[in-house]
Amino acid sequence: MLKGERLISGYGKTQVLRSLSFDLGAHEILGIIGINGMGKTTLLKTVMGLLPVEGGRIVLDGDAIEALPAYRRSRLGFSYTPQGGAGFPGLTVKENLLLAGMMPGSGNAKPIAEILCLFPRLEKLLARPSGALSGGERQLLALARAMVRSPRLLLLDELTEGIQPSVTDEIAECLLAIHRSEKTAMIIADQDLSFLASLVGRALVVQKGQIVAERNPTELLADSVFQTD
Ligand SMILES: Nc1ncnc2c1ncn2[C@@H]1O[C@H](COP(=O)(O)OP(=O)(O)OP(=O)(O)O)[C@@H](O)[C@H]1O
Repeated sequence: MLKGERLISGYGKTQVLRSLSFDLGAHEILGIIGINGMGKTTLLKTVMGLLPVEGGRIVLDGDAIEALPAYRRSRLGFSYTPQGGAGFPGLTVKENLLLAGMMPGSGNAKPIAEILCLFPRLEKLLARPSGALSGGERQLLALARAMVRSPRLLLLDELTEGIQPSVTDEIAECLLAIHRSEKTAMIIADQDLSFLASLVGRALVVQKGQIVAERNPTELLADSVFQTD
């Protein structure tokens, strides 16, 4: 479905991705692992179109899309959930969900009732300002906002950072439920290897802006190199 071919990208003169290549199958959940600063976030932002491609190609179903700006990729069904989640802290959970459905290119936004089936925990929190949510609840809201637009590709950055294990399990269950019901493809960068092992068929190891290895779930569980705690 999606290929990155010899991607070069970064921040001005700072080159981070150095001829990085990957491929993502239709409906695949792919993990991205690597120690801090190796380029995981940079890869997700480059795929989303938030950083310019300086070299190489991004190919979606045979079409080169690396020149498309982020809003065009969003219309193609790409959705990026940044580290720490996003949203408007002064607005309630319900308002944040409604707003996600009003974004340009949202197409047929899912009704809130449908979103709550995927994220039942948010039901009791609808009236709460999102700035008053816990870290885990905020991540669930960020995912829920992304799902309003029924994306075909979710790009998820460090969803579990600073989240307690029970909530991490809940996030993993939500992602599996989404995958079962909507077949959404996902690229998930995360340092929690058990979380990833419960979701992905394989994970790519990023080192100094390149893919240097691949791990299956069993290998992920045995690997301690990329754990931060
Ligand atoms: N806005 C920026 N300007 C310049 N350099 C940056 C910028 N953002 C990140 N970098 C650098 O790019 C490199 C890769 O960063 P990136 O955030 O992609 O790594 P990461 O693998 O996601 O790390 P982490 O696990 O800590 O989130 C790092 O050396 C980082 O310092």
